[in-house]
Amino acid sequence: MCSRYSYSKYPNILNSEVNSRDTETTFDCQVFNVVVSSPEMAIKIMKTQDILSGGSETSATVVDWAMAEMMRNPRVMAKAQAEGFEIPSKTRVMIYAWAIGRDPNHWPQPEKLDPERFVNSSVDFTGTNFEFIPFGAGRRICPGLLFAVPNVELPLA
Ligand code: HEM
Repeated sequence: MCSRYSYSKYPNILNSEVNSRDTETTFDCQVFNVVVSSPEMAIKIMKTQDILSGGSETSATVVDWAMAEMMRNPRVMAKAQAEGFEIPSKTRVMIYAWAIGRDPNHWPQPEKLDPERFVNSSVDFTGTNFEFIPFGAGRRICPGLLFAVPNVELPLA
């Protein structure tokens, strides 16, 4: 939605409780996404900064909570809109899944064929890890996923 943004604008959230290795801002606005290591931290940031926070293991839940809070608290939504991030009705929003899957902030050496990057990683392609969404995510996720995966897996094996 919003462009990538540096933490420098929000130095107060760069504290020891936020693991810098895991941090990433993606929304250039007061309502933006911060990847943090725990739901507790996400909630803490959300409360103090009026921002939307999520994490690689916490995204689904925390983003839901944050969205609920935005709907409950119009001031947060108004702030985002005042900063120019209102998305007018009927706007076509394209999610650039190819680029997301090659974002060097999430994928070291993104162009390298490196299956081991998934060893001990909780990231998979079923639409719950938004850094990797080859089948999309959410309501319009590819319904052929369960058919497609074995049909790739078997020939590959
Ligand atoms: C490796 C194989 C496949 C990949 C990578 C893939 C990927 C995708 C992606 C990215 C979307 C868009 C999801 C979104 O809008 O969020 C999609 C939608 C869709 N896919 Fe697949 N797909 C694959 C195989 C299949 C197969 C085998 C079928 C059917 C047997 C299928 C049926 C569909 C349908 C019907 C939609 C539209 C869903 C909707 O708009 O509600 N796909 N797929």
